Amino acid sequence: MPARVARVDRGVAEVLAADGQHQAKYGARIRRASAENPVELPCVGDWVALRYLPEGRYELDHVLPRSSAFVRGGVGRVSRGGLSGDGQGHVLAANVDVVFVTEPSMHASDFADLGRIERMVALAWESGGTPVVLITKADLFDQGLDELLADVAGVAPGVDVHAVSSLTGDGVDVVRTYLDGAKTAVVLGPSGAGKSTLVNSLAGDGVMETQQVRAGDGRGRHTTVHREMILLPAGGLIIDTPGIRRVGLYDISDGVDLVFSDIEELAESCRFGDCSHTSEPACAVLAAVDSGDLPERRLESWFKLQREAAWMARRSDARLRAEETRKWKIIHKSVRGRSRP
Ligand SMILES: Nc1nc2c(ncn2[C@@H]2O[C@H](COP(=O)(O)OP(=O)(O)OP(=O)(O)O)[C@@H](O)[C@H]2O)c(=O)[nH]1
Ligand SMILES: [Zn+2]
Repeated sequence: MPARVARVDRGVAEVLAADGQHQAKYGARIRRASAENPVELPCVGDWVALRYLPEGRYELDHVLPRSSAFVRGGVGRVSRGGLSGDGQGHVLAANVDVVFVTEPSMHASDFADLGRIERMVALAWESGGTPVVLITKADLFDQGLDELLADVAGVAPGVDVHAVSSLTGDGVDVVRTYLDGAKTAVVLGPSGAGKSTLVNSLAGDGVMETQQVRAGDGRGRHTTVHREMILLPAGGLIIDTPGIRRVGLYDISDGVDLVFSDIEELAESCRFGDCSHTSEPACAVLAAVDSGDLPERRLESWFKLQREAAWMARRSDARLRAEETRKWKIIHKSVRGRSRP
């Protein structure tokens, strides 16, 4: 029976299936695979095959292939459309179609906040989902909102940008259309951006939470769990986990290239193929900064996120090497053990 993972907690998953919610333990196949690579552990948003055991319990037989994944700190790179299984990353959420990147309107013109939007959009692309930028609390910003949206659009080429107010309801319907066709979304954004308020207004009165899960002890007791997966009455689903909300320590190198596609394009016209865009002659990127076509802030932001992506990649490589060394040690040991009489 197919089911969707709503929450995981040390070897037990809460799943939503056609016939309701169940708790399920990990089967042997998942335990074996995940011991070798934590990426194989079930996570929120996973589609799984659920097996009913004769004694009245459920077991997760296997995890179905993921269409996208938020992976923290791993080398298992997600390329749009799939997850390579060679990494040691930790998957925070899977099969997310839409990534709402939120930033409150009264901050969104701030340099630091534009930088955060760039980072969140990079992370969204890296996960394999589609970013949509939402400028929240639009009711607090009536003068020049269009200019503000244009500025934000400038830091997220190819990404839809909308203003929304959960207070007045303006823009909420537009946001809801991104979930048409029972899509799955996550909401990223700084604390106080209005994420919870937005999710509540998307859900309307009919919010269905995984708050109340019938415990597997048969006594009908309800356990309270964190609200991590919200089913919207009109279809569509929002994953909301603390781990996803905190944006940091992700490998975002592919995502960074996409967010700064405008600069990458300029760079193709630099005289030198390996131009660092810092002091070289005939640098098209610096020329664009001089002419005002490219905000200097954006170039600095690009350098910063590139450094960060490079640091993450080095860190991942080091971890991969350590893992390889460990594997070889085990192999050597077992070989030596076997050759002994
Ligand atoms: N004026 C206005 N205030 C809003 C709007 N949306 C949310 N707020 C207020 O902003 C504050 C923070 O909203 P939350 O929804 O809790 O923010 P959050 O992003 O979930 O915050 P964390 O849970 O800390 O990550 C609350 O006091 C809300 O009432 C809005 O559209 N307009
Ligand atoms: Zn250059």
